[in-house]
Parts: sequence; structure tokens; C-alpha cells
Amino acid sequence: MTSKNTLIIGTRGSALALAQADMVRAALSALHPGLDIRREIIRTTGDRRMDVPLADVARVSGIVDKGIFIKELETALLEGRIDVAVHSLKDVPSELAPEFRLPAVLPRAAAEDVLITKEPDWNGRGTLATGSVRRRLMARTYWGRQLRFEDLRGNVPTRLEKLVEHPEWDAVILAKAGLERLGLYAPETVVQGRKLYMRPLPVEAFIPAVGQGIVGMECRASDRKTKELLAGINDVETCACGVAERTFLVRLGASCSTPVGVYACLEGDELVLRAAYYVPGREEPFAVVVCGDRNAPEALGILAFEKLSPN
Ligand SMILES: NCc1[nH]cc(CCC(=O)O)c1CC(=O)O
Repeated sequence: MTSKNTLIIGTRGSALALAQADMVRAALSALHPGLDIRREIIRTTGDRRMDVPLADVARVSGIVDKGIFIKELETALLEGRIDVAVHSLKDVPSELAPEFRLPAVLPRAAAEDVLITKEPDWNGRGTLATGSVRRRLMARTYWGRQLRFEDLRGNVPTRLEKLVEHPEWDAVILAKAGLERLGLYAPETVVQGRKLYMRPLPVEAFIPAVGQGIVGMECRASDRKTKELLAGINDVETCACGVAERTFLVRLGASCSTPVGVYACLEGDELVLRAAYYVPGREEPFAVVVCGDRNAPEALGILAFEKLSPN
């Protein structure tokens, strides 16, 4: 920690990132009322490079493999400008560099994707705008080959506005967690005078991205005090799900642009993990559902990888 009783939380500047940083601040101050918690906004490559499709940002920015939304936050951690970096776990590469730790996650919000349309009973005819390769491929499996796609980037409110601004677009897909945290989730809503409909997609068909709905907290591996503070607010169940999902991704050798969905949740006392993985030239994904001991999430991630088979 920077000084004895001060903790600096680093966050991206988007409305969603700020809401998530506030959730972390609230959880920490509930447990440590005397702690002086400050907030520092850090601009990341992912925020700056709005001119290229998301899948290409890392390459054109010279970031070797992944983590376009977290690199600058990690630099700020190393330089001691912040003590904690708050992330959507979905944006964090599954393997951290040895200088960093992720000692805590907040309780998971809704993990599923939400379909947002202009028509109440949209049936998959027309154009879906999404920058996510995973969402495109799953949408094709779900609605069929006739579906057309457009690229879509920007933060959550912007993506809703872009749907309204493009008359030829019929639908977008967003994470329910982000919509909810911004107070934007509603079965029916009005954006710029236009009515929009939101409907959650079933996780069995639309398997969420790794870590979707989870807020993670990263700190320096050498910072024992912050590690302990964060461990105090860690949600154990969410953590088990996140570990199972991320272990699966490491085994798969996936990067953030790999079209893969993986979602773990507790059903009774068991941890259930679903995954679907698309390879080029093959329409149907490789898919798997496994369950196992909630206290052995890594073993479940590995088992899922070993059992992955053609759908
Ligand atoms: N890819 C950007 C991103 N990273 C995290 C969320 C939403 C919040 C979450 O999943 O925890 C989003 C927006 C989206 O995919 O709709």
C-alpha cells in the first residue's frame, strides 16, 4: 500500500468501470471503516483505440497478445500510482504476469447475454451488430445462417444509441451485468425516443464469456497488506466459478479474441461448467458440460478441456 491508511483504487473511466470501482470501494469500507480509499482514473489502450475493431486493437497497438483494457492499470500498479486495479474479469487475461495477483472477486451479477431489439418478437432475420466473435458464432448457431453482422464497439450506453442510430440494424447483444449495473436493464425501454426490447438469452445456448458478470481486483504480488485487505471481501463461490472458467481457458490456450464461451455455476453442492469452442471452418462448436466438486474448481476446468468434443 502507498501509505499506512490510504488505499488507491485504479479504474477505467467508463460509467460501468466507475460503477464497479464504487462497488469495490463500498465493500472495502464496510469492512474497514477507517480506511481512506481514493480513486484514480486510468485511460487504457482499449479506451483510446476506438478507430479499429476490438479484435485488432492489440495488434495495431503493439500489445503482444492480450489485455488491452488492463495494461495501463498494471503499469500504474507497478509504479505505485494505485494499489488495486478494478476490472471486469472478462477483460483480464487468464494468466497473470508473476508480479500480479487477483486476490478477490465481488459476488457475481447475472452472467448471461441479453438480446436487445427494435421489434418485440425478433426472429433472427436481418442484422445483428456485435464486435464479439463469440456472440456472432453463437448467434449463427442459434438463429441460422441468414443472419448478417455489423461491427459494434463503444461503452454500453453508446452501443444502445448506435442501435437506434442505424436504421438497418435490428439487434445488439450485451452482457446483462453491465446493463444492470448502469440501471439500463428493462424488458422494455426507450433510447433516444425509440422503443427497445431486452430479453436474456439462455446460458445453455449462449454460453457467456469467461468471467462475465464478475468484478475482479488485482494488486501487486509483493503487496501483502493489500492482498489481505482484498482477501477479506472475496466471494468464495464466485471465485470458484471464475477459477474453473479461467483454468479451462488456459488449457485451451485461448486469448481474448478466441470464440469460446465458458460458464460455471453452483447447482446445489456441485460446480457445473459449460463450454463451447468454435474452430475455423466448422459451424458447430466443440461443446461440453461437466460437474464436480465445488472445492476443486481447477480440476473441473481441466476435466472440461479433456472432455471437449464435437457438438
Ligand atoms: N467486453 C466489454 C465488457 N466487459 C465487461 C462487460 C460487462 C460486465 C461484465 O460482463 O462483467 C462488457 C460489456 C458487454 O460485453 O456487454
